[in-house]
Amino acid sequence: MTDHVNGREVVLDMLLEVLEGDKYSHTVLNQHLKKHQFLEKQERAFITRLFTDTVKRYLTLDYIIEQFSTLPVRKMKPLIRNLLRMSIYQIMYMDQIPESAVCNEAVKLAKKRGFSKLSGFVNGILRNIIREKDGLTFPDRSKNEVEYLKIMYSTPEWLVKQLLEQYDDATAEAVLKASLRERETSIRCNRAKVSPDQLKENLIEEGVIVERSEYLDYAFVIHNYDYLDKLQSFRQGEFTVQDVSSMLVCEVAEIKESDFVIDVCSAPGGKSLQAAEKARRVSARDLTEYKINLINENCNRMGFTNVETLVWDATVTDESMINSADVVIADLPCSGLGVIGKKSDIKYRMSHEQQKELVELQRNILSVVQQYVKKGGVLVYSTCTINKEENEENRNWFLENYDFETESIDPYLPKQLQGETTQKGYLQLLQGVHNSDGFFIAKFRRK
Ligand SMILES: C[S@@+](CC[C@H](N)C(=O)[O-])C[C@H]1O[C@@H](n2cnc3c(N)ncnc32)[C@H](O)[C@@H]1O
Repeated sequence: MTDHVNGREVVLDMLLEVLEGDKYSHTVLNQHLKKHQFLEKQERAFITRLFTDTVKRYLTLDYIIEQFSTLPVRKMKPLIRNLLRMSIYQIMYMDQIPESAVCNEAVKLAKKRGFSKLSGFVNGILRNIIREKDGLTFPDRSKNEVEYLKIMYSTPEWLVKQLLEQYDDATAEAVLKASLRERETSIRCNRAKVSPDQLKENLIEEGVIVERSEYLDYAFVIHNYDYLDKLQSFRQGEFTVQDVSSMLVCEVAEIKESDFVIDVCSAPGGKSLQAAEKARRVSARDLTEYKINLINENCNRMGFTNVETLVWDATVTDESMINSADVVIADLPCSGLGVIGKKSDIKYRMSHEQQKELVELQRNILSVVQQYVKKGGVLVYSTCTINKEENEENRNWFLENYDFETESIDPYLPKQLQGETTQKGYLQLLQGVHNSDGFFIAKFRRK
């Protein structure tokens, strides 16, 4: 640790912002890493892991705390409960850190932040856990499967129940397990600038570890870099961060050189910029100026001139676009359950009520944007969730209500992903089952 910045204190502040406030974990992490860009790579990695994993596992950590405290976690001072959470995470899951150091640092931090009177309480709980951690007990699976999965995979009860209702037990558990795994950075090669092989070479030269995706030859997973802006290949627009699942949208859309594509919910521009590699013209829209600027920044970095950006609410019909698009991409707001491994606070904030509102919004947007598709043109509906109400059920609703038909998407998918549903024009990817995030894609063609 450096003299000036205490990594643990940085994490404590971040936890307070996310678990006690209303900020999103990935936003808070990006802000703090940017602020502490001068720190050693190793220390930034420590901050990243301690913060993201404490958030990811906080229900499990609270369950452990309550075995050693008569005061329920919810009644503790916010600073104290988050200090305990992050300290127990280090004791339970970070073997290389001496337990006594964790305890001493926690006591020092409690005092520094004005809780001298509670430093003995913190010390007592942590020392007891260190002593008894091998004998900890967890819920009995045979008595209560839901409670077991909730605590072991730190996932709210309603969500565990939904997964068990919608998928078989083994699949639900695989999804939950995958959501706790450390996530790598997935990238897409900008083939308008560089070939995938050349990009791989460039990254290796910059000291990055690169693995090609089993699904697409221009998708990679990268490790061993500090931050993206430090890489010349990133600054020069040779790649963008995007999960391979999301790249399949443009594959399935079958975009041609002469095509006009409208991407109705497009920020930060992943699919629009991929479409721009092939299409004549792309109209990339989103709700706010801030979001549109994100697309513009990415567009400039990656060097595209055929993308027009526009602030436009997708629930409002743009009369000028009716029957005009060869392809409409509707990558809509959703419950995000396919990316809870990357943005774990989603699993604590989402609710079934919100999912129902999202289904309404998705249907509302689809009913508007389907008008933009030319006769014979394509609409691709996608989400980064695994909730069937937002995915398969919306697909069925769309087919019942609009003059579109389905077709097999097998010609655009790798062999491993082809199956019964892809012949009917849709694909549900699941984290832990597939080698990607959870993601849904459905293709429709206007009759
Ligand atoms: C799943 S994200 C899109 C990701 C993007 N397609 C990509 O690949 O980078 C959904 C987007 O929908 C936008 N959005 C939400 N409601 C909207 C609306 N009514 N009209 C337009 N965009 C909206 C959000 O701002 C968000 O950027």
